Amino acid sequence: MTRAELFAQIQKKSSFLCVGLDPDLAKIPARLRSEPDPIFSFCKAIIEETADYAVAYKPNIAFFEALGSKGWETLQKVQELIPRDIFTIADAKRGDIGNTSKLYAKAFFEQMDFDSVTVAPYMGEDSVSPFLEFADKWVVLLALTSNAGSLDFQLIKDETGRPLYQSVLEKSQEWGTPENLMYVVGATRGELIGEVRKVVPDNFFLVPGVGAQGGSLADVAKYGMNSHCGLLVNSSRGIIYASQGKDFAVAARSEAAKLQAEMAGLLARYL
Ligand SMILES: O=C(O)c1cc(=O)[nH]c(=O)n1[C@@H]1O[C@H](COP(=O)(O)O)[C@@H](O)[C@H]1O
Repeated sequence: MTRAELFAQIQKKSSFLCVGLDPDLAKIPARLRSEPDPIFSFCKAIIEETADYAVAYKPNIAFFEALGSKGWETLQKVQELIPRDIFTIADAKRGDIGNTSKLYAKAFFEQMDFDSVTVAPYMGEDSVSPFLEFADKWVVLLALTSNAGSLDFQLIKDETGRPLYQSVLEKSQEWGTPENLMYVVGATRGELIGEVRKVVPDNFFLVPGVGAQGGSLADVAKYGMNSHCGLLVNSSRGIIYASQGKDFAVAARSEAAKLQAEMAGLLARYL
């Protein structure tokens, strides 16, 4: 998918919502567990109920690969089920020496047909570039993550006072363009989203951390939105486990609708 197509979708739906698919067998409604592929049934119901409000879906690969080869089959079926005009993110946090990264890219872009994959920047250019060689496919590069451990490395300053995440942003601008490179910027780092935006004015951000992790959607939009929105805000547990009862899919729809309504207001205000 191109950036123009993604922006068109955002405008059409008045939404920059990414629904995170983190399906945990222990948390899905009990009645689904007797189905032949409970995780698929769960994701299918969530996608059907939230597709009106979502511009992206982000299956977290861990929740599928933990189930072994069957989990990979389920992941592929889920990817194929997502409507083609909705952006897809394989949240796999890959990155390795070049020839290995190339095969990771083939797995997610050719074997499966995801629009993007999350990639860790730690191993540098040759670990990221192979993912950028596929037309209309994207790298979503970890920059400033939402977790407590982000403090361990990402905010360490160099001798000029520049934090590591900023070096990642600046260096990676040499590898990709706003047409194929997004950054993960956690919603829990509200005060820093504006700093990230100053360094990379045009790139999209994937912003996890609203909902269960407590980040503020209003702050994300205030500090992070640019002239083509530039934001995909993810919520996983806050949507997919809005209810663990029979009404789980309807409850997910209602949570997604609430977020979309707030997003419509923010788009009207800042775009
Ligand atoms: O790359 C990610 O998606 C990611 C980066 C990050 O900094 N923080 C983060 O929570 N995530 C992912 O985003 C999702 C957040 O889930 P919830 O906290 O349930 O909304 C999970 O799939 C995480 O793995």
